[in-house]
Amino acid sequence: MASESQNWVLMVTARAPTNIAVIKYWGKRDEKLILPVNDSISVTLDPDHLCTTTTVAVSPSFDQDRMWLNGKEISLSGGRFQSCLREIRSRAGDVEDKEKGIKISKEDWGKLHVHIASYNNFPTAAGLASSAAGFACFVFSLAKLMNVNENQSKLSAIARQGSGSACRSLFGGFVKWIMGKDENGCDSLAVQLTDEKHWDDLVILVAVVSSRQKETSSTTGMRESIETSLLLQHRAKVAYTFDAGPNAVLIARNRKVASLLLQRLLFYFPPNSDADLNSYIHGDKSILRDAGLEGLKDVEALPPPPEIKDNVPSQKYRGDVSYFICTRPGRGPVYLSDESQALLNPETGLPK
Ligand SMILES: Nc1ncnc2c1ncn2[C@@H]1O[C@H](COP(=O)(O)OP(=O)(O)OP(=O)(O)O)[C@@H](O)[C@H]1O
Ligand SMILES: C[C@@](O)(CCOP(=O)(O)OP(=O)(O)O)CC(=O)O
Repeated sequence: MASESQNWVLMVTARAPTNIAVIKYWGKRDEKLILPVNDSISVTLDPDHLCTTTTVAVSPSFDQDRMWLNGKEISLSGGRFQSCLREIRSRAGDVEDKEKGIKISKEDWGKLHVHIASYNNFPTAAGLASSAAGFACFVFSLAKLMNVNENQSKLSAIARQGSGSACRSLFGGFVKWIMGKDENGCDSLAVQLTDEKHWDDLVILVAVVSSRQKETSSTTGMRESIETSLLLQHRAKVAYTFDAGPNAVLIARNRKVASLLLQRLLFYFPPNSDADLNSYIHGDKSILRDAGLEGLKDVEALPPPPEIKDNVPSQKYRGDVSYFICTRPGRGPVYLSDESQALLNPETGLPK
């Protein structure tokens, strides 16, 4: 490690998207390597609305690997974090920052420790794919810091070992996770089917009923399905989908359909009277305008959907949905070069 002082800190910050599967991954054939029993296909969601930001740092002054998630220190000792760290470290390359006078050779990485700070701008472990964005960002940012020379699909196979669905968050647009056949998992990886521009007026509406931490994690849920369900291999999915939580995801083929859908959703699930419409709809609020909804007054004035016959009373479920997220297909992970977006202090390598 050629550098006079021990005080330098080298950092990388990245942002990665979540994804919502339309053909779900549910069930593993290998729990440790996280190998699925089927291929799956997902849409990457616009990171401007839902994303993870992660800063990774290395310094000779760090005496152990440490991580902070949403501002709280968490343990990195779990097998999933360790697998990703090991896989990335084993592929680390030489790194040189001439400006800072830092030179790290690939052999040095085994002795150096990292600090990682990550922030999800949406609820964690609530069924909104935080593990997908989280592990994709973890692997993507570490790969850059350690100058790992692998393509995005190869990185996806590493992120997969953090959380299965994370492999699909290495790409934007429409993504397939190929289950693969190999016992060691090297062919179980994600590929991009088409980018986010392919179907750019697709609208994805998430009805967040609860952002509380789920009682059953996806890992446990799919293990139970594998052990008990005879129907698992016959399942199908259509244009609405639930992940492993109570939050419904509705997919509209274009903005016109989305605005009609939003009118109906808001008719049946109006916000509490003390809420304001702006905080009830997160993400892309322009659909509100398309739907002719500028304020709560307009929501209250919505007529019953025309397809409801006059004599059927239309019950409302005020306050049952906490909020809606309106989003669209989005791009894959990116590096953030602006140091002001880093979550770690560039001098100390500790959370800002
Ligand atoms: N930003 C992050 N960086 C690294 N790991 C994260 C991050 N966010 C979440 N995780 C990991 O993912 C776990 C949550 O995963 P879990 O599958 O239970 O919920 P989810 O991904 O939000 O929901 P689902 O998979 O059903 O959509 C956390 O306990 C943590 O280990
Ligand atoms: C319902 C799902 O979102 C399940 C995602 O499960 P995870 O990827 O969170 O599970 P682990 O691999 O055990 O971490 C379906 C999907 O994303 O395909």
